[in-house]
Amino acid sequence: MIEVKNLVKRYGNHAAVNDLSFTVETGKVVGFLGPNGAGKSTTMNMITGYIAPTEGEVLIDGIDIMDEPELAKKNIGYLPEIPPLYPDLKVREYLSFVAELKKVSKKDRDIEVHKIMSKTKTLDVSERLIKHLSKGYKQRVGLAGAMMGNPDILILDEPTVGLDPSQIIEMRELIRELSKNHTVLLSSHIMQEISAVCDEIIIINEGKMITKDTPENITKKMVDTNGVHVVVKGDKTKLKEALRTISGIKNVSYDNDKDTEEDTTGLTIYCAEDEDIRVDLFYALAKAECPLIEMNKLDTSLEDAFLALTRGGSKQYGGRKLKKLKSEKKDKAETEGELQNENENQNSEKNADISGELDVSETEKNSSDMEGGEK
Ligand SMILES: Nc1ncnc2c1ncn2[C@@H]1O[C@H](COP(=O)(O)OP(=O)(O)OP(=O)(O)O)[C@@H](O)[C@H]1O
Repeated sequence: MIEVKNLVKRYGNHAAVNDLSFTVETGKVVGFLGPNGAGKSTTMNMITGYIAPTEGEVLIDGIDIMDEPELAKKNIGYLPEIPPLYPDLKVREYLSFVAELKKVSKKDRDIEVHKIMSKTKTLDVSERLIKHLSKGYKQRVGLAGAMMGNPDILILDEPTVGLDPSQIIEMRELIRELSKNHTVLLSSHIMQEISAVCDEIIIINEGKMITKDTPENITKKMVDTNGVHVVVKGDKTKLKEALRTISGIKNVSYDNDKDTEEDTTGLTIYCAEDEDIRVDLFYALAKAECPLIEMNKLDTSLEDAFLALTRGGSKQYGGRKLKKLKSEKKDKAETEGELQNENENQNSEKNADISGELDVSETEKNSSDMEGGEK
């Protein structure tokens, strides 16, 4: 178990980490998320005893890392953002050297090195010089070094940074495998990675804790996501009458007519939490002779939640700010080649827009009214 208590790290007047407290329970995989400069690496460096905190303490399985560093560090394997590899050593030589540093007995060393190379799938490059390895293999060798000595806790700082998509998948699988018998604290800026492998997520910004929760709860907390976006053909008056027959609807927001085909209406229907109106909606629209052309459940990604939580948005600030952040995010994602499902983003954007701006008591409003303040 890792216990971080009121941790502070100041560089001059700047607090890189500012009164941070959290616990990582034994056996859990916890994601450590934050924008650039949030203080992730600084925190990890303090947890692993690489740098001393200005204030506060870190306990590793109850042992203070500053008071008893050697004992506490025995339980930790650390993969820093740039693994400290020796480029002129062969993989096997390097791992034997790490084993020696970590006091693996001479008689067990070869077996241990072989075991870890097998786990990290580095056996096929064991006789190659580290400097000739691909980035993906270098990360695996770094991870193999962190695993040496069989520590219970693994601290991994951006383990997938710079890897190509197939290497990312392989690294993610490896982390998932390791999570079966290790406590893992993993920093990353890739939302999918965090939600794919972590039990819990800690979000920090400007050195301070923003939240700690499961990926699902973080997403849920942020915006009222429950509802559907539909495109319906036929008479709008009949459509409105049909909607009145369905219980559980909180809000309806109509798309701009110019965005929909002639004779069709696009609308987003927001519902109470845990309410699923899709079946009722289907029958009500059929009865009203308004054929359903499209129906999509609203969704909000963890990435939306992260942006809103760390930089302001969602309910707290209203949708406009989040909308601006989303366009920034889109630019960034395009640059990084990480742009995912555009439809999902559009849906969650509509959802986020509405969550901050609509009066819940209002049952119907044209979307152009909702965004009136922006124009
Ligand atoms: N040795 C140092 N001297 C002065 N400032 C530092 C030092 N190390 C880190 N900082 C500052 O502390 C803040 C937190 O940095 P840190 O590297 O921990 O952030 P991070 O969340 O890991 O960012 P990234 O995702 O970009 O790696 C930044 O403002 C950084 O400039």
